[in-house]
Amino acid sequence: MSAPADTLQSVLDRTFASLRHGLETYTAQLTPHEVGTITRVSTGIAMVSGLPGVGFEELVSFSGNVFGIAFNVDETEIGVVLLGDYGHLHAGDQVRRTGRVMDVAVGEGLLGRVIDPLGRPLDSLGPVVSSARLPIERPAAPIMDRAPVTVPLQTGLKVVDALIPIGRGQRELILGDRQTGKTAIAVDTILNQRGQDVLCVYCAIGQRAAAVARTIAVLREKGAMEYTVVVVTEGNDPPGLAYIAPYAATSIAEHFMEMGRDVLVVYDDLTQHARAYRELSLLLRRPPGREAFPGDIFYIHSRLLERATHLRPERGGGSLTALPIIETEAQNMSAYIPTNLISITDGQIYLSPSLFELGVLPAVDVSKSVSRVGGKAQRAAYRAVTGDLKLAYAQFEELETFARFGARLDENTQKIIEHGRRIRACLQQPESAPVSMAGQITVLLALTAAFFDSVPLAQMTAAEQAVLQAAATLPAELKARFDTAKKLSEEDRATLIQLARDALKPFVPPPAESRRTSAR
Ligand SMILES: Nc1ncnc2c1ncn2[C@@H]1O[C@H](COP(=O)(O)OP(=O)(O)OP(=O)(O)O)[C@@H](O)[C@H]1O
Repeated sequence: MSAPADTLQSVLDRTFASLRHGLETYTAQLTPHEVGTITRVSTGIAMVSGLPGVGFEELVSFSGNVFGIAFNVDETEIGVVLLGDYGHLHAGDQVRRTGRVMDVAVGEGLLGRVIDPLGRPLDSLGPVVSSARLPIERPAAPIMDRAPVTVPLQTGLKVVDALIPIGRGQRELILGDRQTGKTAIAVDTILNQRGQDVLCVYCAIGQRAAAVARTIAVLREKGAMEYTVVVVTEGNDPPGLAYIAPYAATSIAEHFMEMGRDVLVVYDDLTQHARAYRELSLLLRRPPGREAFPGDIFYIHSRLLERATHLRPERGGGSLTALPIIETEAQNMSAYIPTNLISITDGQIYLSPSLFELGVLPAVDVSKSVSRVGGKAQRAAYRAVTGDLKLAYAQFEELETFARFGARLDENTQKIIEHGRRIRACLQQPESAPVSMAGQITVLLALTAAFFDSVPLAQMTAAEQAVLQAAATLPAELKARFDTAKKLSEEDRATLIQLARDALKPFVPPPAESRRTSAR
């Protein structure tokens, strides 16, 4: 009968002993959480007190899984930029420090996805699979890790590749008034990266949802989403999201670059980014400067675009090419933000509204566009065939104005104008129709050799198409030589000339003499 009592006693003893041991060995481990309080919430920002240890740009968390970045760090109060839907936040709510800075998911899993700057999916493809996270703000590669720009980034647009070439690792600004085809140039460049081993990041900042949806649809339809990540903030998102978007996009691109890949980032557009930053700065009561932009507006764009580079082979040899877009007002290139960006970048592609109205598309104003480093990366074959194309085009543009007044022109001037009209016709290109390098070189050679000059203007599109179709039949080894050879050989030039002549034969009217003979 005593056996069960013994057992019960021994169980109790063992339990007490273990509890006693637990109490004796327990050391309290406190994890301090710094908790502050919201004092005020306004459009896109919150003022917070009671977080004395918070660091600059530290991420703080609010209720409802909303995060913010500590922007103004004063002794008594901090100004926080809100990064989500903040409608439920009120004065008196709690705020916690996170001890980390804003970061974003990066990796191959992002390719083909549409995300917001926080890495949340905006498509219906489920959660984003990421291999790592990187801070959105990172120091740019040091000078010693950088290599010169030597490889071209083909845009597939004849006017750009021939006259304003872009190199991998370059920063080329696209600027122009609204609705002049800025996005079209950037999107066409992305489309042309198919099969070129270049990954792309398209960052839409503060744009209309319909415009972004249209761009994504084009990328999908043309199969470009396979190698593209789309980072989106829409016009009605909090300004904080628009502010961090280009930095997040750059970190996503940098991850690929550090893996040795070539990456292209499009920022569409930085005018909206500057406006979002101005809005935040004014709300945070920072002193306004020119055009009410804060004093550090130049710095926010230069530290973003400094991250574009071509790394040395020892650093993986990857590159990050940046195509920032800026909207001008009434063609004013010398406004504050456009001049800032022009001075930060390595050149600009200027789109003219008057050319757009004339139907010259893409509406690139060659005389106001420049590429400061791309020329060194341009393939030798281009240089061999473009010759004085830019000069001839500039001369034509000048003379064309006189021709409009009905002035009587001498034969030579007329010749320059007729040649110029054909240059303009050849440099035109519809949207989403990139032209291969072989096609471009053949057309440009025919153009500079004046083969098109005898083609009637009305037939230029058809004639150019005929040359492009003929160029598509060129042997693969010859096409490969355009990419690798140090110079266009005489034989290759002769092959191209023959090809262009044959293709243009049906479009060239017979000489007057033979016309008379056949009439008789
Ligand atoms: N090469 C082209 N051929 C035909 N149409 C074009 C071409 N480039 C642009 N467009 C058309 O011009 C219009 C404006 O183009 P786009 O949206 O690219 O301009 P944007 O300057 O980026 O506009 P926004 O100022 O609204 O950002 C669009 O309807 C587009 O389809």
